[in-house]
Amino acid sequence: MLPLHLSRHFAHRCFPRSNLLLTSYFFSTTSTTDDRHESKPSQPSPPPIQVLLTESAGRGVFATRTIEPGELIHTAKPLVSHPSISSIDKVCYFCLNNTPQPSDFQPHKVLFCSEECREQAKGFYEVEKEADWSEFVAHCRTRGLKYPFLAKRLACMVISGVASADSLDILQPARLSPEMISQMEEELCLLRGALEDSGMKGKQLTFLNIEWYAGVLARIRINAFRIELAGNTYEGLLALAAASVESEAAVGNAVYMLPSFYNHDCDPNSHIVWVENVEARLKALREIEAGEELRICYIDASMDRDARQNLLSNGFGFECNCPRCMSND
Ligand SMILES: C[S@@+](CC[C@H](N)C(=O)[O-])C[C@H]1O[C@@H](n2cnc3c(N)ncnc32)[C@H](O)[C@@H]1O
Repeated sequence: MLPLHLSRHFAHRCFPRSNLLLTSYFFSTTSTTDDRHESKPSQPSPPPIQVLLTESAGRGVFATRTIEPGELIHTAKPLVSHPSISSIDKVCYFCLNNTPQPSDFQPHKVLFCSEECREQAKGFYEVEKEADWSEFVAHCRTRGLKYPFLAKRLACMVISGVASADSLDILQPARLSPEMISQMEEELCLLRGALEDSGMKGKQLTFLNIEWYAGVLARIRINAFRIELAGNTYEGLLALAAASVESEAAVGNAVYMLPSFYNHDCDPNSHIVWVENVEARLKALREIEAGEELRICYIDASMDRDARQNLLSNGFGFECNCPRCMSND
């Protein structure tokens, strides 16, 4: 499939600033040179990818050079993330790293794995900790909803000024049914109520209306990743394996910028992994030629064709026409 050139309109919408800024702001770069030569600090090289229009799947990510099997293509920090409810008392509230509880840990408190994370979390936590979230949490918990927590965190980031209200607008939204929107109205009412009761002024909450909330949720539905940590030590792996037997394996959910542009394939050439925290690592599963599109698998690829098609259609709203599906595998 040949990438199409971006139209001027599209380029303006997607890349309001230069590609250089996109590279440095939206994802961490990786270096293929040896960083261990301390005498000569090496500049990280830009990731070997670019975002272009595909013929039939919107935007996609394409290789700008040959990528080796197993190569770390790039890493990415989330735009917004949140621990799963079952992991709140086990992982860092900012980076989702598994974090032991201190001896004086109290229920309803949150954990931070380092001073750095505590400092970075101020961007939302200063706002969040002033409000009583019990009704909002109970509402989401009883309905098994996880994405409203991402919207809540983004709202707190917007209020404290570390994120702009339109920060997810660039991502593809899901189509929402009227039933979904009325469910969202209930959540929004609880979210706004908690913030208003904490003393937030109407002016600070002007952005927080149903258009904003539904727009954010529509983008989260298509673009959020469920985060399962792989662990980087043998002991860590055992602890994670035990945790996944005992409870939900996902430590949380997150939305990223660049990883959101990767399209799906049931036999992907790349994948996304999380080692010890929410930082995403995009890796090549096999050799990828320059100009080839990089695709990840959104679902469990071991399912049969019909099950995969159903899941992709219901969850992401598209009919998969990857080579594996086309060959009825
Ligand atoms: C996470 S986004 C991927 C980036 C998206 N193409 C864009 O322009 O932002 C997922 C959406 O991309 C499209 N997509 C991804 N993989 C596809 C595929 N194999 N076939 C058709 N559409 C696909 C679908 O519209 C899907 O809902």
